[in-house]
Amino acid sequence: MTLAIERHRTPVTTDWASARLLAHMLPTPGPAELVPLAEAAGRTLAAPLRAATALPGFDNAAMDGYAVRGTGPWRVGDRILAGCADVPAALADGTAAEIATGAPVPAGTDRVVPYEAAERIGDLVMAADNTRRHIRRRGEYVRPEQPLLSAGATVTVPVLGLAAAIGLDAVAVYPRPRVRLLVSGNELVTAGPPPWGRMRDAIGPMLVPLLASWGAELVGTTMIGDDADGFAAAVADSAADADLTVVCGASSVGPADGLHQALDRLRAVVYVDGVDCRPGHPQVLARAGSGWIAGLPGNPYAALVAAFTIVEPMLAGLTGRPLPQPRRARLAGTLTPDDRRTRILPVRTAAEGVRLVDGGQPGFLGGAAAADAFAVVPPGPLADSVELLHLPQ
Ligand SMILES: Nc1nc2c(c(=O)[nH]1)N[C@H]1C(S)=C(S)[C@@H](COP(=O)(O)OP(=O)(O)OC[C@H]3O[C@@H](n4cnc5c(N)ncnc54)[C@H](O)[C@@H]3O)O[C@H]1N2
Ligand code: MOO
Repeated sequence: MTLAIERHRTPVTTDWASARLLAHMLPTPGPAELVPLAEAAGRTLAAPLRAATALPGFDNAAMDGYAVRGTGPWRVGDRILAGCADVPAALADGTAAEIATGAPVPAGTDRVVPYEAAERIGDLVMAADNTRRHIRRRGEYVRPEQPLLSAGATVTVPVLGLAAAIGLDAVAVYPRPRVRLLVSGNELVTAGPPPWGRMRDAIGPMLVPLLASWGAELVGTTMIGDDADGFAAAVADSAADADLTVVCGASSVGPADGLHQALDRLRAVVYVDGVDCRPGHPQVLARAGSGWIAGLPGNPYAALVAAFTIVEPMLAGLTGRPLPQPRRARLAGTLTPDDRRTRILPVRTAAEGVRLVDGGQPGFLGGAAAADAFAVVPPGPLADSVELLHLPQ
């Protein structure tokens, strides 16, 4: 595979799957940093999550009831509550202690009899024979120093709780890549119904939450015009500052499509110049200095497809995550594959499989808005099942 394409050569387009692979493997994450749990949600682990303590940290009751030793009836002595400061006295044969869930069981405890299974008369307690112990042993879930998750795992909501439970205050994660969005086009307006000849920006509102959901820190969205100097300066300034600059529009070959010219001026190395997919063909992946540049087409549905093709994998690479693997689903109904390009089509999931949704023209988002996934249909004969790209809510 040729990695860098010199701009004066005829562009070599990349197939859809290779574009995603390339976009994932080229970037590397920034240096790991230790961040408090409260700031770690959504970040990627840069080192395995390792337990600072055993879990449970001590033998404790799994039910409210009586810790007992030997065969009943038992004479009830102490009452032990969760959080008690002292180690409870050991149980002698034939004795019991009233105990709360989570409280440390006294040494010698055979089992905990839940209140519901116990009958108490005065200071004696009896129970039908019960084989369940209802004791959570020290280290039963996790041993001290045990690695629980590998580097590359996302810090999800349960991971935050698990990290706290194993005694961690902070986790080693990769930094969020700093991303700037440049939305280009003299015709664009950002509020209200557009006047004649103008177009409402439909890409900025989609990409802002999408980039955040893929782990980016969005440092700004800038609307830029089509004037070549201003366009090139905006791309250069952003590439010098942000880890990734996402440029929407101006990626094609028209008179006002300044992305390629700007990349020439920047002496950028172009890795992808056109992807064999429909829509979303005019995509660019380049690097200028230390900044990555992703160029997306101006047609809004094409831009969304292109974002899934190169931006999602790039952000996975920049955050140290694996390449997201599309799941597969049965295809209900029929559709026509392209003989040369991968089609990316809006679909909805039904009991019998995924079904095509109308309204997937490159310049229209009606199909995507009614869809719950995008189906990836490679060129050539149609298979029974298709890969699905997951749409974040
Ligand atoms: N001679 C050729 N013309 C075109 C080709 C081609 O291969 N040869 N490709 C077509 C395809 S496919 C696409 S997609 C577009 C991509 O064009 P650009 O990336 O250069 O985008 P623009 O020309 O700036 O805009 C295209 C279209 O989209 C509208 N637009 C732009 N930005 C936004 C936005 N933020 N929100 C909503 N709509 C937007 C713009 O007004 C145009 O209508 O090129 C084809 N042409
Ligand atoms: O590929 Mo364009 O990306 O068809 O709209």
